[in-house]
Formats: sequence, structure tokens, C-alpha cells
Amino acid sequence: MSILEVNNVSKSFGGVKANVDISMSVEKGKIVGLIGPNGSGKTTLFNSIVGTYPVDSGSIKFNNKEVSELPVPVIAKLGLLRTFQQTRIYGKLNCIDNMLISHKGSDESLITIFSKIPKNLTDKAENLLSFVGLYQKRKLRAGDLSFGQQKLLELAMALMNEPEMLLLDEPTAGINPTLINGIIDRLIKVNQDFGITLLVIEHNMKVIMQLAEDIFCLAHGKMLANGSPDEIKNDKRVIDAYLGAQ
Ligand SMILES: Nc1ncnc2c1ncn2[C@@H]1O[C@H](COP(=O)(O)OP(=O)(O)OP(=O)(O)O)[C@@H](O)[C@H]1O
Repeated sequence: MSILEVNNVSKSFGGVKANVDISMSVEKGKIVGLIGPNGSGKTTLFNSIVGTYPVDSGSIKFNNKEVSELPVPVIAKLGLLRTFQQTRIYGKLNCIDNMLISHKGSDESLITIFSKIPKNLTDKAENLLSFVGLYQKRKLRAGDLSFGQQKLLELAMALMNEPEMLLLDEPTAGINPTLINGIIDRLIKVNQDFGITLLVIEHNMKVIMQLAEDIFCLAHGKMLANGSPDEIKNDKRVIDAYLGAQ
């Protein structure tokens, strides 16, 4: 059963056709990759799916519900969330407070939020920090964490809202190669332990081949190929698109 259905989505910025007639389907419970050379339209597609940009045409269905006209917070409440290439954390707040602030009930001011935090929410924040390996650092300012740890914090912050599906924009970008395996293991656990469907943009081919069961490849704003890691690895169109982009 598919959790996400993108049908004939197009999006232009002035004369730039960032996405042209894109169709893709993501099966519930899977880890799916989205690859493509720089500027091929991956982030634009993410932004369209989560509601950041209105699409020019086409349909996006999440759990069979049309979401292409809905704003970001409404889509988030339906259970579809994204993380960013550059982490979005509050550097001056400690890890626990970052977690509490990202909880979706929190649309009030910071003072109101912190003055009435239920104990179970703090417990949940601590459990998730422990899940991503940051429990010991929970009282440190997020800005003092390494970039890799900030990415794990951002992942934990997204999990606070118990999404059904997470869109991850380059979860291993800028991370020390020795820590990359830790991130891959965490993402697999997110998928297996919480049953969260993952759609992952990734430039690191080794990572996406290890992580994803199904991979979509964009080039020049169009859907170029779709298949298993093995099929994609050996697809001449994909190889040419990457070589041509270098
Ligand atoms: N807000 C915007 N305004 C104008 N042009 C944009 C905007 N966002 C993206 N574009 C253009 O759309 C095209 C696709 O960009 P996009 O960021 O979606 O590609 P990408 O595959 O995510 O690239 P990268 O791998 O480098 O992150 C590019 O030509 C880009 O310059």
C-alpha cells in the first residue's frame, strides 16, 4: 500500500523548470531514496510534498488524501515531516528544550511552553535523545554539539511529533565518514522500531545503496529512473546523468 503518491507534479521558478511532470509512489513502511545530480530538483520536490511551495500542477496524496493545496503545519499534523540539509536547531537552547519546542502542540510563546511542560513530554524527549545517543548531552546547548550530533538532534526533534513519514534531506552531508554508519543504523532503527516510512535525499551513493530498498533518480527536473539499488547502480542513464554533471 502506498503512503505517498506524487502524480505529474511540475514546479517552475520563473524560467527554471525545477520539477517537470514528476510521478512517484512510496510504499508504506519502506526506506526509499531520492538521488540526482546537483540542481536536479530533489529539494524542490521535498518542498512541494511538505507544502512549502504550492505546485504549479499535479497531485500529491498522503495516505490517499490530497495535500498539494495544504500548508506545512496542516501536512505536519497529518504525519508528514521533513528535516533539512542545514540543520534547524536552536543553538542557544539545550537539547531537551529543543525537543520540547519542536513538539507540535507548541505553537505558543516560549515562556508559556516552558512554564507548563507535562512530565511525560520531558520523559519522551529524554527517551528519544537516548534513542539517538544524545542522552548524556541532553543539558548541553545544541550549538555546542558537533554537526553530526546536531543532525541526530534534529532527527530526534522530528520524532517528538511521531510522524508516519519522514523526508530526510541529506542526513549524512557534512558528517565525518566514521560517524556515517551510526546515522545509517539510527535511520534503519527509526524505520524498524517506529515503523516510520523514510524518503531520503542522499548524495553519498554508498549510503543510499545501503539504506534504501527502492530508489528514484531525478535529472534536469525530470524523473529519470526508478528501481532497486542494484538496478539503479547499473542503469546507464543514471551513470551518464552523474558523469555528465561532473
Ligand atoms: N526558491 C527558488 N528560486 C529560484 N530557483 C530555485 C529555487 N529553488 C530551487 N531553484 C532552482 O531549481 C532547480 C532545482 O533545485 P533544487 O534545489 O530542487 O535541486 P537539488 O536536486 O535539491 O540540488 P542539490 O543536490 O544541489 O541540493 C535549480 O536550478 C535551482 O537553482
